[in-house]
Amino acid sequence: MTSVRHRFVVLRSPSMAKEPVRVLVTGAAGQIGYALVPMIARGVMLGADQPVILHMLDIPPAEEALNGVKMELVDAAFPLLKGCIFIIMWFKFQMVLLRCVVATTDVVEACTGVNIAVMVGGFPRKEGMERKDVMSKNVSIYKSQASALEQHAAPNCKVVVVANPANTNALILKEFAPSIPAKNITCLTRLDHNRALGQISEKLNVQVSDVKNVIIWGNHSSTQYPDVNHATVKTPSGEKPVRELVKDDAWLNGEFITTVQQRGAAIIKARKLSSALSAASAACDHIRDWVLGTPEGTWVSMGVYSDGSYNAPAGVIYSFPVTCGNGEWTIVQGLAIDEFSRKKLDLTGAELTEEKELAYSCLS
Ligand SMILES: NC(=O)C1=CN([C@@H]2O[C@H](COP(=O)(O)OP(=O)(O)OC[C@H]3O[C@@H](n4cnc5c(N)ncnc54)[C@H](O)[C@@H]3O)[C@@H](O)[C@H]2O)C=CC1
Ligand SMILES: O=C([O-])CC(=O)C(=O)O
Repeated sequence: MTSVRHRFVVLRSPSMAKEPVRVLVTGAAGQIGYALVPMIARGVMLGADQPVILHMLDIPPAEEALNGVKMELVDAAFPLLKGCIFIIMWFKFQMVLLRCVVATTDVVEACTGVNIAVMVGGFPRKEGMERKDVMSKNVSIYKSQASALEQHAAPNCKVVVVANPANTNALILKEFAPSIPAKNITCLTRLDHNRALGQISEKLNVQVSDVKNVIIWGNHSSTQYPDVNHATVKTPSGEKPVRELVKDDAWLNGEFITTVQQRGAAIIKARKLSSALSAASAACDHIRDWVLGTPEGTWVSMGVYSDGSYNAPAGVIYSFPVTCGNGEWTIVQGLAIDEFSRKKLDLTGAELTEEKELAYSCLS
C-alpha cells in the first residue's frame, strides 16, 4: 500500500497510563483476521486497560478487502485502538499523517516494531484436505516472514503461529529467524484445548469455566492427543477428577478423543469454511495467558519448541501443558503418563518429525 519509508512515533493519550503494544496480525483480511482484530481492539487479548496499535498484513490480491477491514476499525471507534503518527520526510519537507492502524501488503512495514505477532496468513485447508496438503504453500511463506520478523520486530517479540500446519510453520519460522529466542516462537493448540474443555463440559452438564487442566499433546492435527488424565472439575465438594465424574473410560479413550481431533474437519464440513471465531478467541487466550500469566493451579496447552520433555522428540514444536508467569511459559513437569497415553504422545511426535522432514524437502 505504501512503500514510503517512515519513522513510527507512538501517539500517547494522557488518560492512558500504559504504553501501547504493537500487535501484528498477518492474513488480516481473511476470516480469522476479521474475527480477531476487533477482539484485540476491545482488549480481549491484552486487557481492558492496554492500548494497542494494530499492524495488519495481507497480500496484494487482498488489499482492497484489507482496506475494508481498516475502514471498519475506524468506524468502530475502539477507545483502546491507538493510531500512530507517520512522519514522511522528503527533502526539506515533512508530512505528518495519523493512521488508525497499519494496514499494508509490505511485510517489512507490517513487522516493524511489533511486540506480538499473530501469524494467521496462509492458505486454509478445504474440505477433504489434510494439513500436510497445505504444507508446501505455507512453509515457504513462513520462511520469508521469519526474516522480516527477525530484522524488524521489537526485541523479545512474542510470536504465535495459527496458519496450518501450525507447528511446522512455527518451526520453520524459528529456524529461519535464529536470533529470535526459541522460547518466543509458539503455535496455537489452545483451540484444541478449549474444544476439549467444551466437550467435557457438555458431557457432564457443567460450566466450561469449572473444567481445567486438560492437555493437548503434540501436533495441531488429527494425531493430537487430548488427554484428560489430570483434568478436574470444580464441584460444590471440591475439585474432582474428570475420569471419576464421567465414569465412562470407553468414551474418554474413544469418542472424546476423536471428536476433538476431528473438530476442525467437522466445522469445515458444516460451514464450508474452517473455524474462525473460535480460532480468533483461542489466539487471544494464548497470548493473554502468555503475557499476563495463567491462574494459580491451572495450565494451558501451547505448541512450544520441544526440549524432549516427556520423551517427545526434541527440536520440533510440540504441544505441552504449560504454566505462564512473568511473560514466560514453562512446561509442567512430572505428570504420570500411562501406556495408552505414551503411544499417543509417540504417534503425534512421529508425525511432527515426519512433517519437519517434509517441510525441509518443500523448501529445498
Ligand atoms: N491453529 C489453529 O487452531 C487453526 C488454524 N487455522 C489456519 O489459519 C489459517 C487462516 O485461516 P482463515 O483465516 O480461515 O483463512 P483465510 O483464507 O480466510 O485467510 C487467510 C488470509 O491469509 C492471507 N495470506 C495468504 N498468504 C499470505 C502471506 N504471504 N502474507 C500475509 N497474508 C497472506 C490471505 O490473502 C487471506 O486473507 C489457515 O492456514 C487455517 O488452516 C484455522 C483454524 C484454526
Ligand atoms: O482444520 C483446519 O484446517 C482448521 C483448523 O486448524 C482447526 O479448525 O483446527
